[in-house]
Amino acid sequence: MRIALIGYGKMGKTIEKIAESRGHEVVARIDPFSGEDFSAPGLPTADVAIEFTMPDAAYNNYMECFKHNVPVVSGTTGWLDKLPAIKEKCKNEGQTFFYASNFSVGVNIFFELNRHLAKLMNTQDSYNVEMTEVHHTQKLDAPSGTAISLAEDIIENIDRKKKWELDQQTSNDAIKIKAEREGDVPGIHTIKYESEVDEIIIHHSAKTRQGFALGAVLAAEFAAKNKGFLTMKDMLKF
Ligand SMILES: NC(=O)C1=CN([C@@H]2O[C@H](COP(=O)(O)OP(=O)(O)OC[C@H]3O[C@@H](n4cnc5c(N)ncnc54)[C@H](O)[C@@H]3O)[C@@H](O)[C@H]2O)C=CC1
Ligand SMILES: O=C(O)C1=N[C@H](C(=O)O)C[C@H](O)C1
Repeated sequence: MRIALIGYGKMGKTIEKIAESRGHEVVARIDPFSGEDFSAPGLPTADVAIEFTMPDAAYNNYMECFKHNVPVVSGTTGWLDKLPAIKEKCKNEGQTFFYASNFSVGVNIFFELNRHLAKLMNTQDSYNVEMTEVHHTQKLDAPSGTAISLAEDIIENIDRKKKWELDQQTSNDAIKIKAEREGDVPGIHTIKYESEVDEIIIHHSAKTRQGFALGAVLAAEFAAKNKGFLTMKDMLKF
């Protein structure tokens, strides 16, 4: 498979190694720091583009790929206000777009555990729930995209929770998400339910960025063979 990388930072470089080890060819590395822009000759010839850049750049990058009808796999967080427009382009213009706030298979198993625990907690009013996410100090967005996905799944399954708040809980219907920035931490997410008598904690800790990168390459292989708006649920068949 011919892959265009959009964003050649920590994730782009890790993805390149894994993609090549799986027999794929990287035909473009589009990044202000790599010297290639959207005029790169490899982009229109790519089977798929993998985009990991930054919140403000992501949507425009997708549009540049769609000009060439190149399917896009993106893990960039912090731009989801524009998600409806992307879904529309998949539906009406035949584009392909695979998005995950977290491509790690382990985190997607954790998402399932979170949903199941939230369903059990729906009738257990004595428990409050809060979350902590820890990431490296270069991270631009807070809370993490993964923490937002986890909170949205709790809100969908626990009637007494209606919203999340960053670093505070101002009302009983809110979930506090504490965001900590520390060293080069790849990503830690902890969910704690607490009552007067006990605590239940579930926790996922990424040891390296390899899990995110492998998931993104698997998603690229899936996006090259499937059309429309795609998610990890489609790929992992949970
Ligand atoms: N969904 C997931 O599984 C994961 C998502 N992420 C997200 O991916 C994004 C990138 O993460 P990292 O690689 O760690 O960041 P990074 O800062 O190491 O790399 C980002 C790269 O994007 C480049 N860039 C900025 N604007 C650009 C543009 N318009 N076109 C092309 N390249 C551009 C930068 O020069 C930089 O090299 C973040 O939003 C992060 O939250 C990170 C890890 C996993
Ligand atoms: O910026 C990161 O590094 C990460 N971002 C994603 C997020 O915001 O959830 C995924 C992972 O936690 C690493």
